[in-house]
Amino acid sequence: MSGSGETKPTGEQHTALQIQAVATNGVGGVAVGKRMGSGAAVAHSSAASSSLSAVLPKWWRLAKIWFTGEERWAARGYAAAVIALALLTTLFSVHISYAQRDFSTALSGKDVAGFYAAVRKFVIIIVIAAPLFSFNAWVEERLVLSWRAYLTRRLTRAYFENRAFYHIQQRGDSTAVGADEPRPVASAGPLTRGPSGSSAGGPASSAHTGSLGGGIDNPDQRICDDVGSFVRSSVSLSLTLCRKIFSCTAFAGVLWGVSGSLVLFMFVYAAVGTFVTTAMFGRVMTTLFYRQLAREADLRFSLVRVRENAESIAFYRGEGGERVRVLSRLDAVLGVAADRIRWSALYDLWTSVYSYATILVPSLLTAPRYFSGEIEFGVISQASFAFSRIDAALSIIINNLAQISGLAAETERLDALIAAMGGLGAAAAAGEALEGAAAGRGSRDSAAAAAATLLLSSPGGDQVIRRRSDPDLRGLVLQQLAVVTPSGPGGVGGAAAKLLATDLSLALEPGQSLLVVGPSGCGKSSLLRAIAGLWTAGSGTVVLPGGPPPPQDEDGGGGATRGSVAVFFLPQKPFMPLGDLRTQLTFPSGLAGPEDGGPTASAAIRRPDSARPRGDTDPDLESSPLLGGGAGRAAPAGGGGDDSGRAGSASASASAAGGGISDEGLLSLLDDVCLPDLVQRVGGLDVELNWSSVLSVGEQQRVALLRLLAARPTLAFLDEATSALDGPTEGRLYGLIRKRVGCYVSVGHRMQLLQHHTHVLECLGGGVWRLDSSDEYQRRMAAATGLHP
Ligand SMILES: Nc1ncnc2c1ncn2[C@@H]1O[C@H](COP(=O)(O)OP(=O)(O)OP(=O)(O)O)[C@@H](O)[C@H]1O
Repeated sequence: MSGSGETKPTGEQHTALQIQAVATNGVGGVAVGKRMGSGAAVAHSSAASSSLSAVLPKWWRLAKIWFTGEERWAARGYAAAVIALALLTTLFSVHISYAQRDFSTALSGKDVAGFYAAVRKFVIIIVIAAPLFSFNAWVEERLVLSWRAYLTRRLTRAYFENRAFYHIQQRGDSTAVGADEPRPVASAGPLTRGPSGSSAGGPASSAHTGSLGGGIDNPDQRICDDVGSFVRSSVSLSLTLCRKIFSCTAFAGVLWGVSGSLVLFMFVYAAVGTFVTTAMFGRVMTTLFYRQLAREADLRFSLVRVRENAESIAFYRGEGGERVRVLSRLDAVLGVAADRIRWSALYDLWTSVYSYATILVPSLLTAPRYFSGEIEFGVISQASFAFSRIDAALSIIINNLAQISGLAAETERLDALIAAMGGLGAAAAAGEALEGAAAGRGSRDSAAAAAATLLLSSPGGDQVIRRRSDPDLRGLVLQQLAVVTPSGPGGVGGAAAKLLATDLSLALEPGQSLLVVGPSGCGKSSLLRAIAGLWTAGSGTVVLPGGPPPPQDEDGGGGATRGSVAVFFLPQKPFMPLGDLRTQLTFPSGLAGPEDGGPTASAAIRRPDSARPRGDTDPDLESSPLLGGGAGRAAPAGGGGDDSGRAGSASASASAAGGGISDEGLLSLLDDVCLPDLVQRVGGLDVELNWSSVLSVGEQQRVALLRLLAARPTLAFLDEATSALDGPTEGRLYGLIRKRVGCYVSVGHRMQLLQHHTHVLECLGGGVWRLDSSDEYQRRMAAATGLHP
C-alpha cells in the first residue's frame, strides 16, 4: 500500500502509506454542488412559469419526445388517423344539423311526407356515423395508450440512468427538512401564489415547495400519474381543438347563409368571453391544479412512509405524531380542494351566464326576420344550433379551462422532472457510445479509451471528483482527493458545504484491506459515496479496477448480465428489492434484462474477462424440489478453483453477479453466510415476501454479504455491512471475504474489525485523515488509552 503526503498532525512516521493533509481551512477553491445546482435552477424556473402561454413551448417539448422518437411513424400515423376521423365525424355532425332542420320544418308545417323523408335521411346518416364515431373513440384510446407507454418508459429509463433517482431523492430529501413546518410561499414564484389570498397562500408542504430549494417533489407520482393525465388531456384537448376548427369552419358557412352579421357578432362575442375567462380564471386554476397534484402526492407519500417504517414507528409509539403529520397533509389537500371548489363555483357562474346568453342571442337576432316572413321557422333553430357550435369552437378555453389548467400543471411537473434528470437523451447517448466502443471495435485502445470515461460521473473540470477505471488495476488509487458535502440545492437545506477530506492520496494493493474509522458524522460513508461517484463535489481522482462492458449477448441482455464484476459496494442499509428470495440473493443482477442493462453502476463495475477467477466452467446442476422453477432460469455454475474449500459454492458464486448462478450455488452460499435453513424456512426460492420486515437486520446484512461473495469482485466496499452481526459470524464472514475478494475497504466502529484489515484510515476531523497499518494503529490506540492491544 502506498500513499503520498506531508506531515501528520502527530508527527509520527507512516508505515507504507502517507496521507497528505494540506488545506484544512474550509472549502476554498472547491466547487460545491455545481451540477445539482443547475438542475435545481431549471426545476425552479420551470415551476415558476405558470401562465398558459409560457406552458405551450414546454408542452411541445414533451409532445415531441414521442412524435420524433423511435416510434415516430406510429405516433404520426395515429395522429393522422384521429385527425381524419375528427374531420369525418364533424362533417357528419353538420349533416345531422341539416336533417334536424328538415325535421323541425316538416313538423312545424305539418308536412307528413317531408317528415318521413327527414327521418329516412337521419337514419342513413346515423347508420354510417355511429360506427365511425365508435371507431374514432377506439383509435383515440389506442393513441393515448401508446403515447403513455412510450413516455413512461422513456422517463423510467432516464430515472434510472446515471442514478438520477438518487440525485433527485437527495435534493428532495434535503429540501424536505422541516417538512411539516408551515412555510410562507410568497417567495416561491407565481405557482405558489395564493389565488384567494387565504389558504392558497397559506402553508405549503416542503415537498411541494421543493422548487424553493431546487428539489423535485414526488418523482414517482410524476412518472405514474402525471404522464397518464398529460397524455390523456393532450389528446383530448388537441382533438377538441381540431374538431372545433372543423366545426367552426363548417358551421360558419351554415350561419353565414343565414346571417353574415351573426357570424361577425359571434366572433366578437367569443373573443371577449375568452379574454375575460383567461384573465379572471386562467392562472388561478392552473396554480390550484399544480398545488393539488403536489399535495395529494405528499399525502400518499406520508402514508407510504408509515407503511415502510411501520415497525420503527410502532416501537417508538410514534403513531400519534405520524397521525398528526398525515392529517396535516390531508388538511393541505383539503385546503386546496376547498379553494378549487370556490373558484370552480365562480367559474361555473360565469360560464352559465355566458352559455345562457349564447342560447338567447341567435334567436334575438333572427326572430325579427322570421316574423317578417323572410326566413322559415327551421332556420331559427338551425341558426341557434350553428351559433352554439361556433361558440363552442371559439370558446375552447372558456369551456375547457379546468382541463387546460390540469394539462398546464402536468406539463410543468414533467418538464421539471426531465430537467432534473438532465434530459432524456444525454445519458442514454453516453451509454450507447460506451457500448459501441466496447462491443464493436474490439481494439484494446478504443476499449481502454471507453473505460477511461466509463466512470466519469459528471462533466470534467477542476471542480468535480474525476473517476476512471483501469483494467490492470487490482486495488484502489485515490489521488489528491477532496470531498465536500453537497451544498445549496443539493445539500441540507442549502447549508454551506462541509469539508470532509482534503488532498487525500493512497494506493491500496491486492491482498490489502482498509478499515475506515472515525467519529460519527466525520465523513466515512461520504468518502465511499465519493469513490462510488454518488457525490461529485470536490476534486482529485479516483481510479478503480474495471474495464468496458463486454459486447451484447444473444438474448439482448447486454454484457451487463454476464461476467463477474470489478467493484462492489455494500451500503449501510441493505436493500431488499420487491420479488422472490432468488431475486434478493442475486440482486443487483437478478432482474437485469434488455431494458435495464444490469449492474454497471455503483454496485457492480465490471471486471475485465482476464481478471475472472479460473474454474468458471459450466457443468449443469440439478435443482431440488424446494428450489421450484429456479433451475430452469439459472445459469450454469462450475466447480473448482476456490481456496475456501467450498469449491462448488465459490465457483457457482463467481457468476452470480453476472446474472447467472445455479440454485445449488445459492444454497451453498446461504450456508456460507450462516443462513443454511433460510430457503426451507420461507418455503422456497420462488417465495415472495416483504423481505425487509420478514428478515432481521442481521439476516438482511448476511443476504447482502452473500451478494458480495457471489460477485467475487476485485475490490469491495463495505459500509458498516456487518454492524448487526455477532462477533463469531462477523469473523467467519470476513474470513470468506478475505479469501474471495482481492482487496476491500470497510467502514466500521468496532475494534474487532481491526483483525480483518491490514490498514486503518482514521478521520481526524476538518478533512484530515491518517493512515496506519493495523498493528501500528492498535499500538497507538493502546498508548492513548493506556490499555494493551
Ligand atoms: N446530502 C447531504 N448533504 C449535505 N450534507 C450531508 C449529506 N449527507 C450527509 N451529510 C453530512 O456529511 C457529514 C458526513 O456524513 P457521513 O454519512 O459520511 O458520516 P459518517 O462518518 O459515515 O457517520 P456515521 O459513522 O454516523 O455513519 C455529516 O455531517 C452529514 O450530516
